[in-house]
Amino acid sequence: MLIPTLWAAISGVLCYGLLRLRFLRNTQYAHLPGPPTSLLWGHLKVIAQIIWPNPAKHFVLLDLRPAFYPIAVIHSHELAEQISKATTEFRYSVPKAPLQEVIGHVIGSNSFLMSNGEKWKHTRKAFNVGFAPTHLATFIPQILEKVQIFLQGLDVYAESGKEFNLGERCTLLTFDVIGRAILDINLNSQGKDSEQHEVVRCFRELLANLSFWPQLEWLISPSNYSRRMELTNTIDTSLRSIARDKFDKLHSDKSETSDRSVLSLSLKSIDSLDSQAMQESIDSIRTFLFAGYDTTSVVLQWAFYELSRTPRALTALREELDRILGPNAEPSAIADAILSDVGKVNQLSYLSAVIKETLRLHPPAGTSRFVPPGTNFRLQTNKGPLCVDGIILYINHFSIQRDRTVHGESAEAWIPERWLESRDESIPASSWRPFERGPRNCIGQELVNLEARLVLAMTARRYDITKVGIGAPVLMSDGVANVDEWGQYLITEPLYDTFNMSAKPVDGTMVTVRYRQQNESIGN
Ligand code: HEM
Repeated sequence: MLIPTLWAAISGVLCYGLLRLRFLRNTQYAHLPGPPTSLLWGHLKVIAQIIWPNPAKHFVLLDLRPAFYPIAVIHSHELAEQISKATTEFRYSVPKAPLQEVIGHVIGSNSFLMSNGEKWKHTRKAFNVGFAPTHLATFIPQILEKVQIFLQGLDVYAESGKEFNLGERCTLLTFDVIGRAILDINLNSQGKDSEQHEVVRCFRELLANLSFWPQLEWLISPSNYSRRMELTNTIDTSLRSIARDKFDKLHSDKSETSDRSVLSLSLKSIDSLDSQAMQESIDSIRTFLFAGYDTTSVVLQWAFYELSRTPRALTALREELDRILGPNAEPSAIADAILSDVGKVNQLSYLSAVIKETLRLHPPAGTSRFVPPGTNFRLQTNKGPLCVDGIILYINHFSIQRDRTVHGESAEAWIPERWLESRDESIPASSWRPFERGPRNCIGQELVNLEARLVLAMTARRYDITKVGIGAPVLMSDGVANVDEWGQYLITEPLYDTFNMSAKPVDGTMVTVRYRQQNESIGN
């Protein structure tokens, strides 16, 4: 009797399981466009094809259950705009996806990068003022100092002629700039390893060894787990003492502080630095370090690379710099020209176009949002409204910004001129979204723009940079390189991105530099 009953029970559970699986795979999201799904694997086996841009499909569902939530990959700027703007259902745009498990151990559980609703609004408001362009402009002298240290590093390679990892130099520079703007301290990232601030050393080690399964790391790799805990504790202790120090100075009657850092401005509005306020401050700083250092470095690397293989653009940029900052291209002369009138930085329209085009073709980040089940939120598509409840919406900047219906035949080419005044009117604003749009857009975008402008203004006339290895120009027997139809040197094989929290050139951008040879390029 027992055995037949057991069999009946097992068969019942199996039948229920099968029906449930069929519902989840074939019925629940049948109204959403996606490739054929496997009953067992969902779309796990076809992720790569789906994430890759597909101009014919603006919205593609990826069923990753049970490994993860179902994800819709958004390839259309019109759909992306519906997700990122404020609506009556979602005052601050569609909420952030629950990725706490993936990056929470790096940025902290109170990070406003992940939070939603009024909690997010409160923190964002406290930091907005520190990232306003007029406030950031007051950091120009400190940023220029850091750029000059960057140039000293490049000078060493210009003199030795050795190949080096440009990405590494850019990343250390961006750490230094964040240290100045966010904390008003010298992180000394570009100094010798032993002289770097411990926050830099620990943060870099933490990011270099990120675990795929942070929740299970204690089980899978106990030694990595305990090292991660050690690093996180050291970072926390260090940031805690920085925050405490700043708070005490700000709130002591006696001392007048000249500290204008983003952190100090946010601490001004706090009466008591209790444990909750302290943890929120620390998590915010960790968030700025995480969100800012790598992304900005990637933009610099790609801008240097694209300029190095587009002689027309490099000449145009150099002419603009001569015209607006004066013909003397010595770093100290450029710094003096900028400091005597910081408004000149905003007059560099070709340089702006270089940065904008770099961010279009090589966006380092993206965004994932989540529509809570039961909300009945619908995306308006050309096939009618689609309910996307319970689904993560991944806005794919890479494919959106290479949309052929917007940029035509030149969508895959790097052409800064498309952003010059007379030409960019036909480009819909929502098709360029490297910093995302709407209330949850990137708080650090003005810092990125300022830093990238200062770095490129100081370097573009000083060096000729040549890519080596992947993405190097093809040299003919006479040492000359030919250009393609878009005016870019033909290359051995395309330089491509790898992904580790952000998209970045796969080889760290290996290059050689030499001091600029007047009137000479590989092409003539
Ligand atoms: C090229 C450089 C950068 C790019 C491409 C970039 C891109 C983005 C994107 C796409 C978002 C929106 C994410 C989402 O909606 O989920 C974002 C948010 C954010 N970014 Fe950036 N970012 C850059 C640099 C920075 C810098 C330098 C900082 C600060 C030092 C920063 C701090 C943040 C923060 C705190 C948020 C969350 C804002 C909020 O939710 O209110 N980012 N960034």
